[in-house]
Amino acid sequence: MTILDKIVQQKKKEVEQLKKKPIPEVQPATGQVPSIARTFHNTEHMNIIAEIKRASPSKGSIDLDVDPVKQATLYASNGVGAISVLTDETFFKGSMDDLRAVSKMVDVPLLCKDFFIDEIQIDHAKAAGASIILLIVAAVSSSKLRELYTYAKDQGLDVLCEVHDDDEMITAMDLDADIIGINNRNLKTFEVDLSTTGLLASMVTNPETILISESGIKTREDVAQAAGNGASAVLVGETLMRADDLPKTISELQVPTEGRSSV
Ligand SMILES: O=C(O)c1ccccc1NCC(=O)[C@H](O)[C@H](O)COP(=O)(O)O
Repeated sequence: MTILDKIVQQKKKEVEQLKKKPIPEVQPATGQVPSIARTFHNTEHMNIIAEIKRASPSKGSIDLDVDPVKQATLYASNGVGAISVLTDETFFKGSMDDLRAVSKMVDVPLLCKDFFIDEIQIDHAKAAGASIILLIVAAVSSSKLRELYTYAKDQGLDVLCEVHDDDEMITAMDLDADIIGINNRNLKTFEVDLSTTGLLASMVTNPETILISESGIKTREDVAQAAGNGASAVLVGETLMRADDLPKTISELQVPTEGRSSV
């Protein structure tokens, strides 16, 4: 059984529990939260989606005691385009409370980074202040993917549709997903290969598609490579969570987009 299989198995149990509880009221937004579908095109530098990641299956503990609000405030004040909050408790040690707390304090788009297999999770993510949810193509059937995608869009949420191979990219394009995340990490083996972004980005035919290169981004050169491959943003977790000088690290990763090849 792969780690993704184990995570999905756990999510099925969580969904059963969620269905027994009332959905919390939707958080009032702190301000006007822009949609990344609109703001990630035509920016002067590569957008960074900065992640709050306490731990992970591949790396174990990263920063279990992070103050998510302090971290998010630092991310926002240093110009990241969006913040990803890992809300999974069992494998990543995050929580919906982390997302809820962050959403009260920052007004950048917030990605609820979890493993969505059911509409009820989308209701909870929205209630906790998410403006974007993640749909991992490998985690659900293509018919469920379409249902969840449509449901999230109907709720006024952006959807980051995540792929890791050719078949998943074809599924995302069939869905007409406007934001596609290419995960450089193989969720079955944990192997990270930054060339995955280039290989899959070359399949994309719609120039309006927002491409996000995810995982394993450590240096300015890594971001430049993603930009050269047509990505308009990078999703960065561990590198930012472990940064000694966060403003400096963010600034280094904000590569100018001039000359970015279009898809
Ligand atoms: O990070 C993991 O070990 C992992 C394992 C299984 C499923 C998902 C996993 N990570 C989620 C992510 O997509 C990353 O947190 C995100 O792309 C940031 O990656 P990084 O910059 O390498 O921390």
